[in-house]
Amino acid sequence: MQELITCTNVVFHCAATVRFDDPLRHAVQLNVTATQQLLLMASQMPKLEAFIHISTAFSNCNLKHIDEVIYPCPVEPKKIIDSMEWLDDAIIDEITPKLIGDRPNTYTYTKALGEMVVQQESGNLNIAIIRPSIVGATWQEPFPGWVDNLNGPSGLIIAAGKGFLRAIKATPKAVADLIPVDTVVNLTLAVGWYTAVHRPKSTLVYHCTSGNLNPCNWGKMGFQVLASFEKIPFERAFRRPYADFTTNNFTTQYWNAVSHRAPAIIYDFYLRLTGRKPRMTKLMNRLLRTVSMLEYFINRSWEWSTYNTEMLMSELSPEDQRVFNFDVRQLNWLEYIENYVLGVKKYLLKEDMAGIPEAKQHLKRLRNIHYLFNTALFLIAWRLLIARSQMARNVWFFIVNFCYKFLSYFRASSTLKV
Ligand SMILES: CCCCCCCCCCCCCCCCCC(=O)SCCNC(=O)CCNC(=O)[C@H](O)C(C)(C)COP(=O)(O)OP(=O)(O)OC[C@H]1O[C@@H](n2cnc3c(N)ncnc32)[C@H](O)[C@@H]1OP(=O)(O)O
Ligand SMILES: NC(=O)C1=CN([C@@H]2O[C@H](COP(=O)(O)OP(=O)(O)OC[C@H]3O[C@@H](n4cnc5c(N)ncnc54)[C@H](OP(=O)(O)O)[C@@H]3O)[C@@H](O)[C@H]2O)C=CC1
Repeated sequence: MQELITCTNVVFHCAATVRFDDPLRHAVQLNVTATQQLLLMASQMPKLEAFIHISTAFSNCNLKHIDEVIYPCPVEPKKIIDSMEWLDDAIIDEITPKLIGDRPNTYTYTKALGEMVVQQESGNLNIAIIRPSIVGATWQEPFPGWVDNLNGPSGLIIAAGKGFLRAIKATPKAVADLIPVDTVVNLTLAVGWYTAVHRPKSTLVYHCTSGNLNPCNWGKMGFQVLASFEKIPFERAFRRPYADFTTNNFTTQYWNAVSHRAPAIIYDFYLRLTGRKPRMTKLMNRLLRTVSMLEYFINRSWEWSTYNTEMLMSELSPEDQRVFNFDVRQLNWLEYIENYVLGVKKYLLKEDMAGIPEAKQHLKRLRNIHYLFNTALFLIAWRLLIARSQMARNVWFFIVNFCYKFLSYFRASSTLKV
């Protein structure tokens, strides 16, 4: 502690809980109280030039248009911190929905409170706030596609590539505001420099987003992710990668039953028959729970203004603009997503690229099983229908008769030609 206090020049405060479903008490401790304590510690650092706080672009996701300003929360952070001291867990759970109001989870709420703490307790510190949107794999550095956790889209890319996730409630036209992690790091370093050297009079907020400069929507992103699986398939997929985007609750429930729960039940039945422990239903329920928590973010669009971020870009020398590149206008989404899928395969799943031909073979086998299963299902349904309905029988006789006549005509005309 003493060493940190005497030697630190710049603080980058990134630590946080990023779980959407964290109990409020824990989220407040990590995202609000810890920020307050770190500010207190920073105020004792004689050599400190800048304090850079990492928030999220979704801290004010209850608004549609978000400016680079700190918005007030209805309840003062200090009051929330105090109440967490004496309220018991049951009461906190009960009041949580009322406190978070129109935000979707405790994460976004406590990140907003964290920003207010930064504003209120900054004292004489030289502070800036960075708000990244959905952080994804690297764009360029240290190499394209590097990723090390399942947050944001990465977990869903695995679920789709392995064939577990087959449909998702998502609005294809909604903006997919992804931002590569190296872009966030470059901006953060540049903000550290600007804040320390130029010492702006007030706390500046920087949006690290892609939507208003180089928009890509979920439809295009989903399509490109699926296209990338053709080239870079994952090993031992459960089913062939495929994903339907639906926007309505009824079809979501339908696809969850037909494409997610039913195959999981059938597979567990097969595992039981072969003397193994069933696990697919549990895994599927967990996946559907995760998807339901992410749905809020893939069915809405937000507009983030980026005046401060653009101003910062213009303040950098051409050489620094190149080294600390955070200009997302240069990002090619198709290339980025393909590298992202490759990175997920390599760095998260730890799969060998030499296994790609075998993975492709496996997908072909799954395709054949799929066709076989559908044909068998159709024939059984048709057989049952014919046994029960006169109309189905008539249609069947009509089709058979028609095919027979067509074949006879074809045979007769080819005999005439000879
Ligand atoms: C064609 C398809 C196209 C696909 C592309 C579409 C992509 C859409 C992506 C939308 C992303 C929207 C994100 C919005 C981010 C807002 C920005 C921020 O600041 S947010 C800051 C960023 N914060 C976040 O993104 C946090 C989101 N995550 C959470 O809050 C929690 O994981 C949870 C509450 C969702 C589930 O809790 P719980 O049930 O207790 O489960 P556990 O945590 O214990 O994990 C269980 C298992 O699931 C694994 N896994 C983990 N994450 C994901 C994932 N995203 N996904 C899948 N899987 C995931 C995990 O590894 C584990 O595996 P195993 O060890 O059992 O083998
Ligand atoms: N991922 C995203 O899409 C986005 C993330 N952000 C923000 O970026 C920052 C980093 O998030 P991300 O990298 O995704 O999340 P991670 O969970 O990967 O990183 C969080 C970091 O916080 C540290 N941490 C957590 N609890 C404590 C604690 N009690 N004491 C000390 N350190 C702790 C963790 O340390 P350890 O590894 O030791 O557990 C970890 O290094 C967060 O502030 C988040 O809000 C903002 C927008 C989007």
